[in-house]
Amino acid sequence: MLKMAVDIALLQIGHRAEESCQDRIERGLALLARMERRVELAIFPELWTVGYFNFEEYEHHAEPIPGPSSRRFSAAARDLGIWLHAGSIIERSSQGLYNTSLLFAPDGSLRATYRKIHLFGYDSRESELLTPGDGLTVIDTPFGVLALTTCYDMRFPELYRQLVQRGAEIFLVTAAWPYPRLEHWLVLARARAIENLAYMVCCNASGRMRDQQLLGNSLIVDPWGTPTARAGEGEQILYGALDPTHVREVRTTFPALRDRRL
Ligand SMILES: NC(=O)CCC(=O)C(=O)O
Repeated sequence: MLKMAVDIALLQIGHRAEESCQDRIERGLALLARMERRVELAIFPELWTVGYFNFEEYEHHAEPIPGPSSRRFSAAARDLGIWLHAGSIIERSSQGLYNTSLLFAPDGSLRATYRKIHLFGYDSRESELLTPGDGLTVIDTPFGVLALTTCYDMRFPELYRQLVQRGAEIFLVTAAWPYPRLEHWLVLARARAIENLAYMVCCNASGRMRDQQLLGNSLIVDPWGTPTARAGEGEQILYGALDPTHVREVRTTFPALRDRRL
């Protein structure tokens, strides 16, 4: 039976240059543990522990899964009894380094991973240093079918359409999106929601990293394309709610997905 309302939190962590990766993890998890509202699902930004634009640090902080960070996130999910999208980490595997997102169930088990498919090469060394993923991640949960995507993926509508064909109803997007592309971020989040009649839950990072200013503005967009919650630019926890039955209602009353010509 699908839940009617799910309270969620987007942890828009601010990057601080003086903070170590380990201290950032502990600070982020302390914020999570001390949240003023009880939520069932929380999500962190892309590569928030190492810092997306800290390309020189990728190799040093790469780790296998399971590894030290994933074990720490698993314990946090279990202690709080929540679904936890821990953002992404640099995963070390025998095939190379990946930008890999991790989703934990409330018992602490790792329920899904997603290796970012579209690596960013503009003002970024990500595509030079990492290997692109080649698998789609769709997970059945008590609040509907979730799909994981990462930041730059938002520019590739065909990925989202493939995820919808596999049942996706709620997209969890972890991101490290900088200025000056605020309008792209906002419009793409709404476009992916509208064309797929699905929720977009987009958690961005904030703060300054090297010469890049992250733009925050994490947001939740409902399946009609209406933003229901939006953060400012700085560090904050954005609270919101999802109504999983709303996706099914909108897809029934406005059945555009039925008219696809594949
Ligand atoms: N972390 C990223 O993938 C950045 C994507 C981005 O900034 C864009 O404009 O696209």
